Amino acid sequence: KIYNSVSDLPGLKYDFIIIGGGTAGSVVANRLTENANFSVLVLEGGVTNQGVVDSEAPFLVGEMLAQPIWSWNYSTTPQVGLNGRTIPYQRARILGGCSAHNGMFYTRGSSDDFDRYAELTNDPGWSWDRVLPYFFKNERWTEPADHHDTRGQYNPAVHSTSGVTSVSLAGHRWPVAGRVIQTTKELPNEFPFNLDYNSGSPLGVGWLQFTIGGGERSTAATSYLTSQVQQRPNLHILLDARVVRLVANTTDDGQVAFHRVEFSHNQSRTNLCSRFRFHLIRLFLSASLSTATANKEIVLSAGTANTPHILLNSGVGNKTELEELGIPVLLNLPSVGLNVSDHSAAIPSWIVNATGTETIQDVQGNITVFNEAFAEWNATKTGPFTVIGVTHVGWFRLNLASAIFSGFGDPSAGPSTPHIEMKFTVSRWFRPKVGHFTIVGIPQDGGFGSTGSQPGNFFSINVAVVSPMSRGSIKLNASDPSGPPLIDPGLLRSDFDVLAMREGIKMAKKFVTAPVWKGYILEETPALANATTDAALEAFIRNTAGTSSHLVGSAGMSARDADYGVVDPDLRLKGASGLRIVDASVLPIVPSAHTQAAVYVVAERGADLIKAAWV
Ligand SMILES: Cc1cc2nc3c(=O)[nH]c(=O)nc-3n(C[C@H](O)[C@H](O)[C@H](O)COP(=O)(O)OP(=O)(O)OC[C@H]3O[C@@H](n4cnc5c(N)ncnc54)[C@H](O)[C@@H]3O)c2cc1C
Repeated sequence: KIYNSVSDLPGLKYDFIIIGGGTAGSVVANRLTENANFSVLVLEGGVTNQGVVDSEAPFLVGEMLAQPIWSWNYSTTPQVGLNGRTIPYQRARILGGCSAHNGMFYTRGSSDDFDRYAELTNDPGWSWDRVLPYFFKNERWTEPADHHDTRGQYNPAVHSTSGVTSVSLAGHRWPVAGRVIQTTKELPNEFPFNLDYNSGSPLGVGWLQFTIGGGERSTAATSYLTSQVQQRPNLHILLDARVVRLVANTTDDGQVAFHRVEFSHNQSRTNLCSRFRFHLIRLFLSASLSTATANKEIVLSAGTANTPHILLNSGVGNKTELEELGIPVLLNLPSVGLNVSDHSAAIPSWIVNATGTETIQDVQGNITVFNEAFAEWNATKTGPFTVIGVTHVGWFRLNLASAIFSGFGDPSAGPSTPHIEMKFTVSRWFRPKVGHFTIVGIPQDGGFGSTGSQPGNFFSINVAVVSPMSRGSIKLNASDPSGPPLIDPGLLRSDFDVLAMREGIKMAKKFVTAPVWKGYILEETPALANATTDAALEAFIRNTAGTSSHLVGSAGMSARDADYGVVDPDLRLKGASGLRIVDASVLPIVPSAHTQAAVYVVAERGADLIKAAWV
């Protein structure tokens, strides 16, 4: 059941309490309540996903991201690698979490990525071969909305039709798709075709796969928390319930045992705006918080930004720093909030000679076309509203003999792992309509791709560094520890990432030199055209790059005996009992892919680990 009021909850004692009904939390809620003997309470800080058309219609992702009511409205700290710029950092505040507002790319990463997790955790259970069944448990491959012939566009052998979250190829074809594929034939050495980048060997250019089914976005909430699942008597979900901290006992043998959570309800938007107020709240007002008790375990699934925020506010983190903030220390775990990684992205764009409805601008810029497309989607779930403006994705390795590796080494997970990702887009990325937001969910502080407000039709290649060297952190704001976390994704902090990005943009420029682009690509947008030297290209990158919103690692997994890390390979908080972390924060290094598929795997395996512990 979904509850909107804490007073309507039948009780506040459950076997399991899941903090965050997001991408991972929804999976764990579903899987644990398959056992009728387990009672589960989900405390979700956000609102319902019911009837949110901007989430349901893939084409409206930009509108979804532009609305503050579905977001925690976070920003980064000033980013050294971005010439000191601060940029918005999207985190969803809605049932289904970021899966309800993300770009819907379905990308698993390379087999090396997971084999490296297995090595880092000393647990073969995280290796590619062992997690593949969990990809299959999550994925339900479906026909695209237009039921086109998909032969030659994916490999059925590496997909599952019996999972939960719908995955499909695009249900509407942007004409530029033919040119992208033709480029793989005209420049096959640099840009080979890959039938299916989700096989564990992603290198090359492939048809993009999306978490979309029947023309609608498939989220963790729409797939794992269906109305049928919500009817399970052992599952209760409370919305607008913001967990403030975890409470623990210290057992006779000195172990910290978590068993309760404190949360505010219907006041998550309240800003605890000063440190003074924070201490007042800690000292005098905790009585106004509600408390729920977990008989078995608490599962923390609040995402990479909010999971460490809750841990730190509970006294789990670097002892010295917590003491400086006046937070009583429960557990000295210095790795909390450290070692986060993300994918920086920059976007070269070209003005193109397009006619008809070939680009996003053609649909958005013409109210009649826009309304017709929306009406078509409402009536039959077909047409441009079933897709976003990206047709293909390409993954590439840089030449290891290149000078850019000297002094750095290779940060990628192995030979099947890309350094660079390219997303081929029928648009100028920047959308004037929604201010600083972009079409596939990458919020920026304006001028992303530096096409400014120039009118016209565009083709863009979003270039991301997917094996980054840079690392960042999530910390508490010293003047307001319970306020928004200090999010430092460390974008382009390492010079390696800047050099890799520079190479990636040069590769993108090469891509559009294939004969098939002749007569279609008219010219580079001015900012790109002006970047004629390496130094100017670096300035273009630092002035315009942003994030892919793939933050991971703030509660990273490590081997049981490692003296760093936050959780063990079974996702249990190190040095404590009663608490597991199941979300993107446990991935110790960002995979060379968009992160939701990896999060689904963490959640499916995490749920199995929890169930196995309580049989
Ligand atoms: C704009 C954007 C675009 C992206 N595009 C893609 C893409 O195209 N493909 C892809 O694979 N990945 C994409 N990602 C990344 C991917 O969506 C995330 O990595 C993944 O969904 C994270 O899952 P999670 O469970 O860790 O966190 P979330 O899904 O964020 O879930 C956390 C949940 O916890 C709740 N919560 C937080 N704090 C509290 C609290 N104190 N109390 C109670 N509840 C709380 C939140 O409201 C949320 O529902 C994108 C991300 C963003 C933000």
